[in-house]
Amino acid sequence: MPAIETSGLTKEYGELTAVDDLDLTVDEGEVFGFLGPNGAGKSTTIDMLLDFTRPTAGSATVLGYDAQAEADAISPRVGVLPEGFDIYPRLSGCRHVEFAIETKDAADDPAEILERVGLSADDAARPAGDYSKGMCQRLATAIALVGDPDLLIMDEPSSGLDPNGIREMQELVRSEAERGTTVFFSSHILEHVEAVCDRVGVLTDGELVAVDTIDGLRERLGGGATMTLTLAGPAADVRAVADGVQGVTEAIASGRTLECTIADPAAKARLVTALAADGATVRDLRIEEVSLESLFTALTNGDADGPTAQAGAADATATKPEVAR
Ligand SMILES: Nc1ncnc2c1ncn2[C@@H]1O[C@H](COP(=O)(O)OP(=O)(O)OP(=O)(O)O)[C@@H](O)[C@H]1O
Repeated sequence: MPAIETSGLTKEYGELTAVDDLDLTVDEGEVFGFLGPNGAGKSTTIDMLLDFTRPTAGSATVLGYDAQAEADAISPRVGVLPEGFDIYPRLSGCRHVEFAIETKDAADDPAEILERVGLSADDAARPAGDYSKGMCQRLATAIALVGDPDLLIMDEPSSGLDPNGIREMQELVRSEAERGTTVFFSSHILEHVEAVCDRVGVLTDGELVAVDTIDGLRERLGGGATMTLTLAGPAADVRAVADGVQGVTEAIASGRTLECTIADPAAKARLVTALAADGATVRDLRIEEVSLESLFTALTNGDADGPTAQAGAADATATKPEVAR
């Protein structure tokens, strides 16, 4: 049973189609990144999944229940981190969580949940009005986790967070996923979901333009990566070997430098192995991935030729995290 399934889901506000004929499936146990620029229709989709707003057409199921007809069966099993979370400034963090436990009629231990989201006992005892933005996000997440939900829906959880806060949020998503929770994570910044999501769906002007892993998106757009190897001997001697590796689309030799265009992420290891098997010594290697920003721009601008024109602005890193958790 999928955690979320939508079929032709559509929401119109007068002349404006906020969500247009959305067919989307999120599997159970998956961390799914729901991406799109501001105004793409992400929050409207979430609102329809939670029956905060009714679709103009189409339908959705959440945890196997009809999002409209069986909303009452869904809400106790879903934790929601809303885009804007209002705190009660004078209430402590702990009291917020206790209140959520009472409201949901759950049996959670507030201290355990607060610890899970990284709020210390001292912080939990302080008025939430004194919290930083990052602490407020953690508190909101703690509230979303009350009742041990099967599905966690997070609407722009990284908005307003500094890089440290973003990393902590990603760790939290990862640890909740390890507990078996399905996570549906909306964001307008591809980089924020890259490290944690199994797959992403990209929404633009209400339409789903892609659903894939980030590596899959890179491949599909022909972006790939460039691998530059410095060899001990002349690169021309092994150029043909590199050219014959599956997933290497081009190999250019210049002195001791071999520059290879990689279309398939798995080809990187294959290339190094093939060169070593041919007796070449690799002294250094550098991988430049197509920048996520150019990838996202290409997708949301409907640029079928992909971001290759901007590949010069690639993130120069050989240690980019893989998409999988
Ligand atoms: N209640 C409403 N009445 C009229 N238009 C609306 C309403 N809610 C949303 N919209 C419009 O629908 C479109 C999609 O908005 P939505 O908030 O779903 O986008 P989003 O992808 O969540 O954007 P953001 O990242 O800025 O939150 C926007 O053009 C927005 O102005």
